Amino acid sequence: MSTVTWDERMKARKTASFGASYDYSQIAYEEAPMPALLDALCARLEGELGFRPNNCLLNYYPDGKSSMGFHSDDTDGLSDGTGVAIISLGSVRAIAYRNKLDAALRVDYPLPNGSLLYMSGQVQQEWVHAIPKDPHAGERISLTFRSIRR
Ligand SMILES: O=C(O)CCC(=O)C(=O)O
Ligand SMILES: [Fe+2]
Repeated sequence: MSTVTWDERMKARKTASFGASYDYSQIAYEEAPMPALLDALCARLEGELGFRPNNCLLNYYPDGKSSMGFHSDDTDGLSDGTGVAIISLGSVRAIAYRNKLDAALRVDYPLPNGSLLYMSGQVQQEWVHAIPKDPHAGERISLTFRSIRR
């Protein structure tokens, strides 16, 4: 929280991008060196997922009023066969999934401190996801890892 230079171009939340350049939510993030701490996580994720992410985008949610609306992540820019990995730090928040074909189908999962969630391309095709508001939540940072196709 204190060592990252947060990007405030987005209204809803602060972000920061490291590694390969990446166009996300209509904002272009330039290539930036991957800090050693995040690079070590990329190496561990390679062991878990079978590919090494080259970009990490951080989202900072100062409190439970900060949220992310339903969307699916763009998969076109990702390396073939790879998805998005999310490591959560801080206050537990739920991620909500809504099925694209049946909007009544909704599943919520808690994302505790230190947890890893992996979303395959198929998840993005079939579901939208969101971080709903939560009046009880404190601050949280999500580290979202991708392998951007160069
Ligand atoms: O903060 C989260 O866990 C969700 C992040 C997310 O969906 C995204 O960055 O596209
Ligand atoms: Fe997302």
